[in-house]
Amino acid sequence: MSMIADFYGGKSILITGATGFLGKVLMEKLFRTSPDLRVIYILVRPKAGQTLQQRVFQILNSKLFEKVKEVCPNVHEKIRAISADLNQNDFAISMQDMQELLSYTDIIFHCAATVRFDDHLRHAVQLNVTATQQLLLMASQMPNLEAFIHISTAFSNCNLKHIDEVIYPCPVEPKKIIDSMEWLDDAIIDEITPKLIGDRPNTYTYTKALGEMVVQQESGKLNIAIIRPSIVGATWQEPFPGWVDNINGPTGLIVAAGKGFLRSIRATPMAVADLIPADIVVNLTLAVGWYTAVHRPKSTLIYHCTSGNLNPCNWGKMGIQVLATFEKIPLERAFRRPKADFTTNNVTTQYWNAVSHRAPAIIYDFYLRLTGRKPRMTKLMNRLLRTLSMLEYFINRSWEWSTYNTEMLMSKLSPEDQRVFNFDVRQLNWLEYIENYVLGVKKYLLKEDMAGIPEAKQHLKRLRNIHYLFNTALFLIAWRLLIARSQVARNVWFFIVSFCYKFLSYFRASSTLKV
Ligand SMILES: CCCCCCCCCCCCCCCCCCCCCCCCCC(=O)SCCNC(=O)CCNC(=O)[C@H](O)C(C)(C)COP(=O)(O)OP(=O)(O)OC[C@H]1O[C@@H](n2cnc3c(N)ncnc32)[C@H](O)[C@@H]1OP(=O)(O)O
Ligand SMILES: NC(=O)C1=CN([C@@H]2O[C@H](COP(=O)(O)OP(=O)(O)OC[C@H]3O[C@@H](n4cnc5c(N)ncnc54)[C@H](OP(=O)(O)O)[C@@H]3O)[C@@H](O)[C@H]2O)C=CC1
Repeated sequence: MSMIADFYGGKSILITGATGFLGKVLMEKLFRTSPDLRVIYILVRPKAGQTLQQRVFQILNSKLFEKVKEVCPNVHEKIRAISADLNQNDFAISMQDMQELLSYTDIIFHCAATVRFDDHLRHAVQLNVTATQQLLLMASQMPNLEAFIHISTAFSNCNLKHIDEVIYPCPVEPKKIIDSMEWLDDAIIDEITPKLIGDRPNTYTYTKALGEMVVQQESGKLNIAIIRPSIVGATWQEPFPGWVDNINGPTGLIVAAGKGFLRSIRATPMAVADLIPADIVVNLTLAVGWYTAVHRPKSTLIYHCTSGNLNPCNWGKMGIQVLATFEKIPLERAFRRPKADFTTNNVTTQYWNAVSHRAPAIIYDFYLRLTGRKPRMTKLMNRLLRTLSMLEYFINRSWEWSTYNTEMLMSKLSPEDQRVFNFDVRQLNWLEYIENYVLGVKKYLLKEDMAGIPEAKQHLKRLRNIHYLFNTALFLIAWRLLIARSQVARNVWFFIVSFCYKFLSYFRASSTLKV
């Protein structure tokens, strides 16, 4: 019997960010392993024209939840969506809902955040810092609360090379930042943002670091733990391999490479690619929830959920495996054949961006215009290049994260819990994982049918022929222009032609002699 699964039985659990990538995998695992839990409260906002109920319905009816329905047929009754917006005061939760949350919640998993790298500082502070502070305040009024688990990121201190499982202070107190966001106008915030974030690359990592400080400062008598995952990728094993449903992090680049938009990337092939599958993060999170509630550590423990120090893989190896998988399982209707090179300096990056990204987009848009359609490729390419420039920071550096607490926790689990809530990244085979990841992107994110693979391969063959034809035509045009302008080129051309003529004449003569 799993002690962890048993622990969550009968519990009322509050999850923020349950509609996000990680939140959904967390919810799925909880329902599957502890179907007898009392209720999961989720804080949801209406979005994209959908009501709360429609959003929950869509999640529960997705492929991800297929196994849950077998073990927990009444899952619809066990999920309670509460209308909330973390940007609002008291999260805009009704009095009645707030009362219910305060009275019943046993465990909180705080996953909600803005993960956009370039979010305006005011918004990033609101969601990643102020909302965390408000949630802690709520938590302190919950008489039954056993544990508060805060999901941060391993990159909250990415300005350091070696990162321990401790909270590093930021130069300006979070409270001062929160206060200043209330009265400073946008123009001033824009001006001071680079100074505040200092040597961090974006507002996301900065506000996640502030969020951790808030957790430390406001923890009071609460039982708190912080989890820091690195780059969360598709699921490794559970509920099935390769599940992913958004384009954040590497996923967007995998799509762009498979569709043939991404042809070169400024990255360091030997830099450690600290990817961590979503199900490993979720297993660790649930184990931490159990440990924090049952063993009540004296201080707030921080757990690094990273792969680099236990089972390292580098970007070069990953890129090769992504491309190798596209050979076997191509994406449909690719723009160009998947092929991406790593560039290592500014000059080659600019050159390949112009030749492999911008020029084909301009040519294609020209073709769309000629055929009476709306051009769109240049816009898409500009967006891709912007995204690449934001990710570059993370694919040209390596970090070391210590994992003492994570390893300590692993040693505390029973063999059964180590199996059911496996977060031992050493068991992961990267090549197999990447192949399943790419397959998952095709099936679950892009919703492409596997029956379409032969047609996709045919399409790639056609693209290859077009590519050869285009290159030959380009060469001939360039040569023709050169001949028209240069005596040397003309001489070379006549030499080649006369050489070929003599060669052919010789063969004709020798074959006539034989007869
Ligand atoms: C030698 C071998 C050769 C081999 C060659 C190899 C190559 C081969 C292949 C390569 C493979 C391997 C190497 C790869 C390296 C990976 C590096 C990863 C590093 C990650 C580090 C992460 C570290 C930190 C981890 C963390 O701790 S946190 C998590 C990470 N956080 C992020 O990853 C957010 C990033 N993104 C943004 O920050 C914003 O996206 C921004 C970028 C500002 C754009 O922003 P913008 O241009 O405004 O575009 P959007 O508006 O955002 O979106 C535009 C459109 O996409 C839509 N759309 C946006 N979202 C989503 C969503 N979810 N789901 C669905 N759709 C979405 C949206 O609807 C809109 O569609 P539309 O409405 O136009 O139809
Ligand atoms: N993905 C990754 O690579 C990594 C993620 N993390 C951390 O893990 C956590 C989860 O990330 P992930 O699942 O990838 O992110 P997602 O962007 O997929 O999910 C974010 C969640 O937060 C919710 N949310 C955002 N704004 C609000 C708001 N104003 N009110 C209510 N809810 C809101 C979103 O709701 P809605 O659906 O309505 O938008 C969504 O459920 C975050 O804390 C992130 O920092 C850490 C390391 C890596």
